[in-house]
Amino acid sequence: MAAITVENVSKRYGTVRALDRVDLTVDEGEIFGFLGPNGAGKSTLINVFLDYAHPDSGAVTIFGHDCQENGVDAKARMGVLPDGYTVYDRLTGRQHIEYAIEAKDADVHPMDVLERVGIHDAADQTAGGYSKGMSQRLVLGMALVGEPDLLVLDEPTSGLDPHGIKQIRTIIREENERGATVFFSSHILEQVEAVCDRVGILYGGELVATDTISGLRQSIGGGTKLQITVDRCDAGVLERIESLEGVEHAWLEEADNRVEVTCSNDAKMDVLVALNDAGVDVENFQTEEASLEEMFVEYTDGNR
Ligand SMILES: Nc1ncnc2c1ncn2[C@@H]1O[C@H](COP(=O)(O)OP(=O)(O)OP(=O)(O)O)[C@@H](O)[C@H]1O
Repeated sequence: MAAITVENVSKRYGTVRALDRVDLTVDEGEIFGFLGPNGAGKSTLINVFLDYAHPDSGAVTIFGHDCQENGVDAKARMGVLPDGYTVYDRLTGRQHIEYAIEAKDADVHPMDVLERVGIHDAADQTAGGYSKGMSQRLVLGMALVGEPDLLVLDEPTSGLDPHGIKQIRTIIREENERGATVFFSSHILEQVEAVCDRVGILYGGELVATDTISGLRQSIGGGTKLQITVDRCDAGVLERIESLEGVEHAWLEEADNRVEVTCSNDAKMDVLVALNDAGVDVENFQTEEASLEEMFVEYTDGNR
């Protein structure tokens, strides 16, 4: 069963189109990265999951339950770290977790949860004195209580230091290993790349791409760049390479005697074979993959 289905969802705020006919399915057990620049509409979609925002058209289901028609069941198996989370200034960290345990009727020790999110030392301090990162860890801890089947994390690393970011990654992987589906939004590409099975790129309210990271690399063309130092090369050889399936462009950096080729991952070997067949000696060979950052720019910079 799909963990999340989003069907043709649109949402406007006045003249702003926050979501524009978004279609998306996230399968059970996936770690799905929801990427987009500031203002793309990421939080709006998460707000629709939570029924904090009502779509103008379309529907969203969580494990088959309609988020607007049956929000209680839709949210029952969900743990959420929302964008505009709040903590209760006068309650301690431990009391927050105890509250979540009671609300979800869960069987876990509050200190184990606080330790997992790295704020056990501050368990008995009131949350009013917590830093932004500590508050965020606390709300994440509350989301983890009760082993939710779906974890929805809106920019979970935004207030965290590098150590905290690493901890979040570990938690995401652990949660996924115990069977949870994870949906997390971010504009920080490398974090998404580090843990996600699939990503969706949202831009101006539109879902402009959904794929695995390697699939996205391939679909923008030049997914892989080869740099091949050769003993010699001429226009005929370059033409031959460019005629290969999966090759986008081949050119010679004359000063370094280096052939550069943008191609799909599958075409790499064919390029080397073609050089060999043309009697060209390969002296050195390097592969450079398009970074997610480059892909992101490609998809969100007006090229689509
Ligand atoms: N309650 C609201 N009232 C009016 N406009 C809103 C509201 N919520 C969101 N918007 C607008 O909708 C658009 C999408 O906002 P949203 O917060 O969903 O983007 P986001 O991708 O989560 O951005 P960020 O990464 O900055 O959090 C923005 O133009 C925003 O100003």
